[in-house]
Amino acid sequence: MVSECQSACTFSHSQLLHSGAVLSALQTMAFFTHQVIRGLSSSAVRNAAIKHVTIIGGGQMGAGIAQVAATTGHSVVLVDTNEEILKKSAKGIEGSLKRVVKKKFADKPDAGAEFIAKVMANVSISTDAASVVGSTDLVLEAIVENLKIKQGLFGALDKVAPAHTIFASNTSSLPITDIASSTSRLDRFGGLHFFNPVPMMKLVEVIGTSATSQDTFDSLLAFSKALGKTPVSCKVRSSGIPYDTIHYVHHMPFRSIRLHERGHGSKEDIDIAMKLGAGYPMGPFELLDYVGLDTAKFIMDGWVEKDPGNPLMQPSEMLNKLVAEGKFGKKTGEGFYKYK
Ligand SMILES: CCCCCCCCCCCCC[C@H](O)CC(=O)SCCNC(=O)CCNC(=O)[C@H](O)C(C)(C)COP(=O)(O)OP(=O)(O)OC[C@H]1O[C@@H](n2cnc3c(N)ncnc32)[C@H](O)[C@@H]1OP(=O)(O)O
Ligand SMILES: NC(=O)c1ccc[n+]([C@@H]2O[C@H](COP(=O)([O-])OP(=O)(O)OC[C@H]3O[C@@H](n4cnc5c(N)ncnc54)[C@H](O)[C@@H]3O)[C@@H](O)[C@H]2O)c1
Repeated sequence: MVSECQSACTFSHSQLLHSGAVLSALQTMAFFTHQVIRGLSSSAVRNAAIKHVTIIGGGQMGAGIAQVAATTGHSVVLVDTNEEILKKSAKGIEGSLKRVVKKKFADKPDAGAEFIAKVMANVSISTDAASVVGSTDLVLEAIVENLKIKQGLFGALDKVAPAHTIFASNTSSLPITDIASSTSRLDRFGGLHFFNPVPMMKLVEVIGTSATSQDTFDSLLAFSKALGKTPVSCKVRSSGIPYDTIHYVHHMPFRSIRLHERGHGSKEDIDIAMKLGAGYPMGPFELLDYVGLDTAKFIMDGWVEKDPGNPLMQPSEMLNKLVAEGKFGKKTGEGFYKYK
């Protein structure tokens, strides 16, 4: 296991060429050595730039984030529950890189192949998160949208990750404060909300809770920029859900399912109306299939659990039936539409 000092004190050759950087490097080394000797008073540790990232969950989002992080020169460990899933994630990343290469290296196939090999060399895989977080700067979680499972994961990793490691969740709908409550690093916990498909979508919502330190928030903003994304800052609202886009992104499919269930319009017509009338790239049912109906159900179930008496927040029979039949949308070949 790489110790915190080893990981935090790695400097590139070019950085060391500048005497100012040498001084700053030595000061930083001295600072971290001091912290290690003191037994690491965690909240006093300043965050270094995020270079080494552990991404938990190798599904659509985790694989997409891993691709972008590896492309921008970060060292990435992608974690999932079994080797089969991770092989599929790696294949997905390569497939997506091929689409990028087709445009970027249209007339240079060798350079394209070299680019893919270089990016893939930045990604390693693991089925054991606890054993790989020892030298990581950021643990970014993109597993199922379920509060207890996310809390269990972070609670366990909090005991083994170094003090300087920032934890972040890519949750679509769960309050970061609730997820963070399973750890003792509330000051080093935030949200990084990416959009699907990650390689194409420029936005990242950086979410800070009332306990997130400014240093952590700044590191998450800087990391998002280093990925080539455009971050926006989101503050946790007292009502619970912290995101800016969520109110729009969630309500459109939510209302569309309700309209369709009440017989007010076919899914095809609602999709056409939103694309041609409102300029959306995908209609709400296409979007739900793209996001994953299993994830949409997790979101809905979370809402129902939080606010069971709210007549608006009632389960959707249509969504539940599709999920029960294993029709999760594009990823399984069928959802509201068929993709085979
Ligand atoms: C009552 C119960 C209700 C339940 C309610 C629950 C509601 C919950 C639902 C919301 C969930 C929130 C999820 C999350 O938190 C937030 C989100 O992420 S929301 C999703 C946001 N994303 C979008 O809105 C995507 C919109 N779509 C698009 O932008 C485009 O359609 C597309 C995906 C970019 C694809 O473009 P198309 O033109 O359609 O198709 P192409 O295949 O031709 O692609 C165009 C272009 O893009 C390149 N490309 C596409 N994907 C990738 C990839 N993965 N990797 C690399 N490149 C990619 C492709 O190669 C094309 O390039 P070109 O050839 O044009 O140069
Ligand atoms: N799908 C989207 O459009 C979208 C967009 C933004 C955010 N999100 C959020 O990102 C997260 C992941 O969504 P997704 O669409 O990538 O889901 P997904 O189902 O494609 O992938 C989730 C992955 O997590 C793995 N996993 C589950 N529990 C795990 C654990 N304990 N340890 C390690 N791996 C585990 C699963 O095996 C799976 O491969 C969710 O919180 C979701 O709300 C999704």
